[in-house]
Amino acid sequence: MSTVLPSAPERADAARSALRIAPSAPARPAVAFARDRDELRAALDALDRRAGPTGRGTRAVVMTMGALHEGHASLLRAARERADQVVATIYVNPLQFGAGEDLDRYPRTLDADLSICAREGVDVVFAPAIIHDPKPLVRLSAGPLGEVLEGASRPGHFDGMLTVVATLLHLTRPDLAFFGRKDAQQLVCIRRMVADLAFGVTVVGVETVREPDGLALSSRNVYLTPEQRGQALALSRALRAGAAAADTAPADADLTDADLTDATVADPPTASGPAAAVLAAARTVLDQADGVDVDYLELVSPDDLGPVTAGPALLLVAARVGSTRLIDNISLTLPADRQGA
Ligand SMILES: Nc1ncnc2c1ncn2[C@@H]1O[C@H](COP(=O)(O)OP(=O)(O)OP(=O)(O)O)[C@@H](O)[C@H]1O
Ligand SMILES: CC(C)(CO)[C@@H](O)C(=O)[O-]
Ligand code: BAL
Repeated sequence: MSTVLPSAPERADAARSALRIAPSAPARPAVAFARDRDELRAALDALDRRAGPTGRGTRAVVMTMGALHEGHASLLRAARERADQVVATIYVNPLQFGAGEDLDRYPRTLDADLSICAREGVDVVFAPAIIHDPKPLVRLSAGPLGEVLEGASRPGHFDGMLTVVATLLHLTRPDLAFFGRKDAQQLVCIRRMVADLAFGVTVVGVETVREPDGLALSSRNVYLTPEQRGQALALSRALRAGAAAADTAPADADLTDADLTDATVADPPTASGPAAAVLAAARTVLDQADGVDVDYLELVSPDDLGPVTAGPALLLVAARVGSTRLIDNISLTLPADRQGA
């Protein structure tokens, strides 16, 4: 992506309008809008000054790529409930997009985003044109967590994501950071980065917000035609079928990969017992769906994305519907198997 750096006069202009005001609900202080690091620092300092001698209390950050929807709004509300200061970031991070992905056509709706931030009581919106310029030489690595599932299909995605999340944590200096469970692997990577590298911030996961018919809200849903939107429902249907199978599978279910036909398991996981029953139930729904090209359907441990046979598990799916790549997941509990694993 080519970026034109603002000239000195443009920078001065930007500094003068550092705290441009976006519309806000009456009795609430206006949202401060920061377009670069200097403006952000000024806005955060102003926020701290407003808090007075008692100190700023807790600060929360909600990071987004914009095109805000009710999923983002629920993150903002969760942050507003838990923190005295709420900072939202809006940035379509080029580092996490691979060649041929949708960086250029990613939806950008800044005015509407600002209205949602104002409605949800956000204090500061940080929406820079570019964060790393030039591109950073040093990047974070998600390690093995970044090589499976989404990472296998989007090489480098989680390294680019962590690099910008780390940068935004440093720039916004929050006590709490809120992320959606819809991006489950992202949440696992961020939790591990924060723990492994001692970031000193509390990461909070927020439940996936869905349309009444089950479709997980996603900025990329706008790419779907009405027909594709209907087809996309197969993802959440498959996850629900998998979760139902977990609830009903006996702990000693003896269904193994051998019971699943080649047609139903293209890339068989080494699952057996309840795990295989869950995968088979979800896969059956996907196999019957029109227009859904499955990338992966996997059942993993929510802690490290490794294999799981009993206890808490994440069932994740990624699929292409038309040219749109969608992801979704559901948490479930596998009954303990005969060995009590
Ligand atoms: N339906 C949802 N429910 C709860 N949180 C969500 C939902 N969709 C996105 N989020 C969260 O909002 C934050 C910002 O996500 P992002 O801006 O990428 O939106 P998105 O809808 O996931 O976009 P995309 O379609 O690009 O995946 C992330 O923490 C993400 O997990
Ligand atoms: C966390 C994030 C804002 C980093 O760019 C992005 O991956 C997203 O919106 O989920
Ligand atoms: N919410 C995920 C961001 C991405 O797909 O790049």
